[in-house]
Amino acid sequence: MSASTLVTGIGELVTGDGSGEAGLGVRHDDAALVLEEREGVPTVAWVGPAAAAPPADARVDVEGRAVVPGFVDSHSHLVFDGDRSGEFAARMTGTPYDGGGIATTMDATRAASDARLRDLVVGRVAEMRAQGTTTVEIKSGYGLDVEQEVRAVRLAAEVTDEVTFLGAHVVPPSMRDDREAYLDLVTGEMLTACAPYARWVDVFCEPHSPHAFTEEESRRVLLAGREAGLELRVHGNQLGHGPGVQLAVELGAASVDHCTYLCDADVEALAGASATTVATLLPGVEFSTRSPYPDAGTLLDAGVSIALATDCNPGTCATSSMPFVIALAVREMGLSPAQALAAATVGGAKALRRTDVGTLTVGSRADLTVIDAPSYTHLAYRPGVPLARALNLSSG
Ligand SMILES: N=CN[C@@H](CCC(=O)O)C(=O)O
Ligand SMILES: [Zn+2]
Repeated sequence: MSASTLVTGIGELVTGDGSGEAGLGVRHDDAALVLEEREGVPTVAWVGPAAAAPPADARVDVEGRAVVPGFVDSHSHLVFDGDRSGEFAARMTGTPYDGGGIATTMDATRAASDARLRDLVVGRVAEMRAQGTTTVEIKSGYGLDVEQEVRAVRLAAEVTDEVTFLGAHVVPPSMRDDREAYLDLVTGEMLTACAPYARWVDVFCEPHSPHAFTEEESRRVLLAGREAGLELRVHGNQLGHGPGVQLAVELGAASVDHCTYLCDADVEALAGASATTVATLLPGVEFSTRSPYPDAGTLLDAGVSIALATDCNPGTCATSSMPFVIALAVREMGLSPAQALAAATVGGAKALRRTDVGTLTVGSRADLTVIDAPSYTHLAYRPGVPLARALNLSSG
């Protein structure tokens, strides 16, 4: 990036400054941005009408397109090899999802060389960026032994700062007769080996899957992770009503993800914890598993903090597309286009406890996503059309 870059020709600028509908801070005043490198980080240095812009070393003209904060995809499982499209096809004709297919991906992932797995992860991050995602959280969870889980968090750490240790994804088949021994490993040797590469610990808390973890087991995993210096995230309430949401709130997790099945007490708990715990909704999963969509509009009305993410993984949702997720949230979950975009940007940032991404205000990272349309509304209005891309500042 040049020392400073002026971005002009913005038909609609979404700053996420907290004003207006859903706090999106939308500007239609021929707004411009000046971006500059601060301590090695491309940063928004100025926002205002183009006519008042300070001089800059370079200029990028986006020719009337909309510019929004880069999408923050706060939930993904990108470190995997293998294909489970057959499982998807079976689901479409009635076979329910129960987490059992995770072992299939574990086998394929363990068999992949480091070089192949790295190529797959790098390729998936590039695929996301090409669709407007500029921050991505990546979980382990398809290694399920010490060596393989360390490899997963190490490869994830090569491409993102938001790495999550998910050794407690499921109990691997070889240890199903001794869950206790697997829990000892996940909360002991595996955690110690993975923690240096990770910021977060996560657990698949799901009494409706025989492969996942109970409330008590999940609490143990999360508390051990916290003890090792990690912050908490939870997979909860995906396959039916359960304890995941309440556990996440009790322990002050940054996010509880899925929230497909919520009772009134869950909504109340999430609303009371809205400053701490985000409900991260993953509508691509409901799409790919034929599950009911949660009512995100009701959550917002109750005062719950929400985020939208892809959950990109080979089992329950193989899309890497935040625009697709936004379109689903608008069509199926009761969000307005503005609410959905806010959940995919500043909501995702909150779920990752980040204040430097998800907005385009002075001091934010210069993560710009350009929409090849006059307004962000086109993300939902023209689903499936490749309109969004992260702006590459080196080439404009
Ligand atoms: N539910 C747990 N984990 C993933 C699915 C993993 C898989 O089926 O491969 C999820 O978030 O949906
Ligand atoms: Zn997940």
